[in-house]
Amino acid sequence: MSSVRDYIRTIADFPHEGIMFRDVTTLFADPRGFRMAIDQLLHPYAGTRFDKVVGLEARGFILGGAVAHQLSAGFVPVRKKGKLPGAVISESYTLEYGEAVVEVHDDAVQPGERVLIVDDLLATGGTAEAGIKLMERMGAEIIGCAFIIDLPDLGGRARLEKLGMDVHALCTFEGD
Ligand SMILES: O=P(O)(O)OC[C@H]1O[C@H](OP(=O)(O)OP(=O)(O)O)[C@H](O)[C@@H]1O
Ligand SMILES: Nc1ncnc2[nH]cnc12
Repeated sequence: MSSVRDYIRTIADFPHEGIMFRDVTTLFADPRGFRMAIDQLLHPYAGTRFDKVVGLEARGFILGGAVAHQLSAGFVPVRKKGKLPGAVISESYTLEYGEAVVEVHDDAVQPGERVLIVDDLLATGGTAEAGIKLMERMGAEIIGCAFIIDLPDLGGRARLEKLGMDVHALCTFEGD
């Protein structure tokens, strides 16, 4: 297998009929695939300084931790509602298949800190936009948003670019 995309498995009709689920566990489980994914996520940011990497639950945590380590940055989890023990700020959003609320500790990022937002997949962009709004409310400077997969048919990249975001994705799946 020569590209990150080759390691991603597609499972039809999960979690609902009609959804083509792009499963990154097969990418994460392969030593060469996982290393390739982390290296390629970092590629555009060589020489760029970050204070924090912000990972979006749950698959964004796996990537975000490895990326933060490589960047010598801190890691900040954006979690689904009710999981964080301290004082939080919240944002609600809609998904390709559902609705949710995400939260971040209100002291996790300081005004002016330079952050990279990381997740496995960009679909409608609702999850990422919620993360962006949380970071903007905290006064962070969002340097970029990095994903393994972009599903262009669902419009997430356009949505984030309209918000002024720099979007980096390693591969796309479209038309099915
Ligand atoms: O661009 P969007 O339409 O918002 O969709 C993308 C989000 O959906 C998936 O997470 P999910 O909400 O399934 O949660 P999980 O990672 O906890 O399984 C994926 O990991 C992204 O976070
Ligand atoms: N098609 C999809 N595959 C995997 N995760 C997703 N999150 C939203 N849409 C998804």
